[in-house]
Amino acid sequence: MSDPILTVDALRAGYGSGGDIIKGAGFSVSEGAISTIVGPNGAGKSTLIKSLVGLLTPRSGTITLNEADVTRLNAPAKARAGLGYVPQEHNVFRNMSIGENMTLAYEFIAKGTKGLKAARERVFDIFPDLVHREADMAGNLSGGQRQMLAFGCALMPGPSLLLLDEPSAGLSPKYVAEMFQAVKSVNDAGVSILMIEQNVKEAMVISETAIVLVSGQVRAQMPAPEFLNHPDIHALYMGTADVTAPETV
Ligand SMILES: Nc1ncnc2c1ncn2[C@@H]1O[C@H](COP(=O)(O)OP(=O)(O)OP(=O)(O)O)[C@@H](O)[C@H]1O
Repeated sequence: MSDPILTVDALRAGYGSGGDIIKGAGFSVSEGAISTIVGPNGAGKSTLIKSLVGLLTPRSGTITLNEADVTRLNAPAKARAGLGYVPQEHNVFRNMSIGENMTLAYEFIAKGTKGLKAARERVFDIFPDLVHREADMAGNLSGGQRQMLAFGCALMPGPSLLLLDEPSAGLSPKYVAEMFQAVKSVNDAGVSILMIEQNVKEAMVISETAIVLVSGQVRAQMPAPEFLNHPDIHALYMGTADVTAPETV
């Protein structure tokens, strides 16, 4: 098993003056792996991702990325440290072309155009379908193609770890398989992945690791096949199975 690219320890986070939503979460993501966070509605999955990418400042705990403490960095600084993020919604500018979306994504993080050409080539290698549509408006793409563009934009600055918040949300079933294939292509290109997914079984097929989040805490971390073959997967998912402590894989 590879070294962790991301280690989260005793993380607490919440909104404004409200109580903690993330209540001491701890887990790790292996370098080169696809890891998937699952858990019931309201468990805090999106809040966890927001606190990892710097949209929400953690109240305590630590986030270590590539052996550096990034806990208190803001979102652009975390992106420069190698963390890419694809939000669930509003993840491309629909009134801009594919090429313009990619350039903007690069320039926002890299602060300039040096390296832009190489970044575009790297992304087009992963998503060849986007090459000939570069001038097309993002708003005219299918849901699946738009999701690929969102991945492509997040890849422009060259992240080492990509965080995806429910990439299959809102996609019609015929595009879901295509989207998971796109996640796999990104991973095959050497980018580690941490995603939230409600399409649990499909996500586990391409994942190495399952991370079960319930009530703001990680109840289990285990190899994806073990999760899929668990005799009471529903209880495991809901956090009521007999798993006493996270099992680090
Ligand atoms: N901006 C916000 N301000 C205050 N509370 C929020 C905010 N966003 C989410 N919450 C609360 O945080 C809790 C966890 O929500 P979150 O969206 O992180 O869970 P989730 O596991 O991603 O849920 P789902 O699977 O339904 O998307 C919920 O009680 C929610 O109401």
